[in-house]
Amino acid sequence: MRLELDQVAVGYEGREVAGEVTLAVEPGQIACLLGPSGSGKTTVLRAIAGFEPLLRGRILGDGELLSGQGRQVPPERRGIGLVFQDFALLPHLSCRDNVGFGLFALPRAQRRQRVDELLEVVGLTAHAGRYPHELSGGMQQRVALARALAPQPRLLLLDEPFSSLDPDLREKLSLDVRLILKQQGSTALLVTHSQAEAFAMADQVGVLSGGRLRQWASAYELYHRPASREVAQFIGEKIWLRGRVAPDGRIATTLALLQPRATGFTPGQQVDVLLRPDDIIHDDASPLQARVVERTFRGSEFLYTLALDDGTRLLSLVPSHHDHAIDQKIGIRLDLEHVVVFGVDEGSGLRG
Ligand SMILES: Nc1ncnc2c1ncn2[C@@H]1O[C@H](COP(=O)(O)OP(=O)(O)OP(=O)(O)O)[C@@H](O)[C@H]1O
Repeated sequence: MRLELDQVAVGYEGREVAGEVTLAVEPGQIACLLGPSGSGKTTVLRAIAGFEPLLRGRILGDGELLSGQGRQVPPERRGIGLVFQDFALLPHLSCRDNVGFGLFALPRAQRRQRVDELLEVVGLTAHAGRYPHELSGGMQQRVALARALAPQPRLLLLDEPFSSLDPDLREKLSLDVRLILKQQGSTALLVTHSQAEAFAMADQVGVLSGGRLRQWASAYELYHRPASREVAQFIGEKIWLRGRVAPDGRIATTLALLQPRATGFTPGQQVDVLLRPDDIIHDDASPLQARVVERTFRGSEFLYTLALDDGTRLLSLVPSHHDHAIDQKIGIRLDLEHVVVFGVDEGSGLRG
């Protein structure tokens, strides 16, 4: 299904919780709404499912009006499947019967075939006869996914589907689920507050905060080209480096005169430059030295927090065979192909 939200506003008892939400999810695409708790993600998802009427705007599925302009197609007639955080499996039914639950309209043989197919897709054929309490959390969530996919929904909505699972399982399952959805050619919209989950799962991510969609883009774009300071603040590890625009458009910082020229700023203007840990490269040969203040071992890498002599803090991601102690000085250089710059006084961002 091609899902389209056009200037959607939704809320409770007339109080707007989310507004001006405009986005499109293309058929076969996996999209995600990412935002902090209370930002309105679930409310938007409920509106798409047909549980909440709109205050304004329209929701369309394959060009057909589902909500808005006085029309409200009931949830069961939207062809939308749902997967929630708490699995919501029927405890007295086996894994097989849970998956087949929504298929009562199919003839018996066809129903059996579809259930077998899906159990295989989610890797639970061997557990078909088990009951939910006999399955791990990850397995239960895979049953819930199979159940939602069984009637071949035109769109699948997933609300924090992995949040009750432990972090290792979460990461593995989000990759598995992505693979399954891609295999099935499903169109899906996921809601989460976890950036790792959004980035692992989705082709397209929308950052929602305060009930507004701040940016709708690929994970790569969000990370490297955040549309506003707010999005930049929410996405990824970073530090801000204060700078001043030089007469030729370059940016003078305590670290270096940054080569990329930022357009749209006036000489002399104060700006903040967004630096990611992967922009700061450890290089023994570099004359620029920084002191290790903190270090986090991540297996293949260290994330070092570094301090320059003037107190400026930096983050640097370094392969973990470069094992440096706290207070040790190490050489660094900047590797900036592009920089994201925001004026100090306003929220606008420009790329050099
Ligand atoms: N049934 C309801 N009646 C009234 N207000 C509600 C209802 N459900 C949610 N809200 C309010 O709407 C706002 C957005 O809630 P929503 O659940 O959509 O956010 P969310 O981003 O999904 O957050 P979370 O990740 O915590 O679920 C919150 O202020 C919440 O208190």
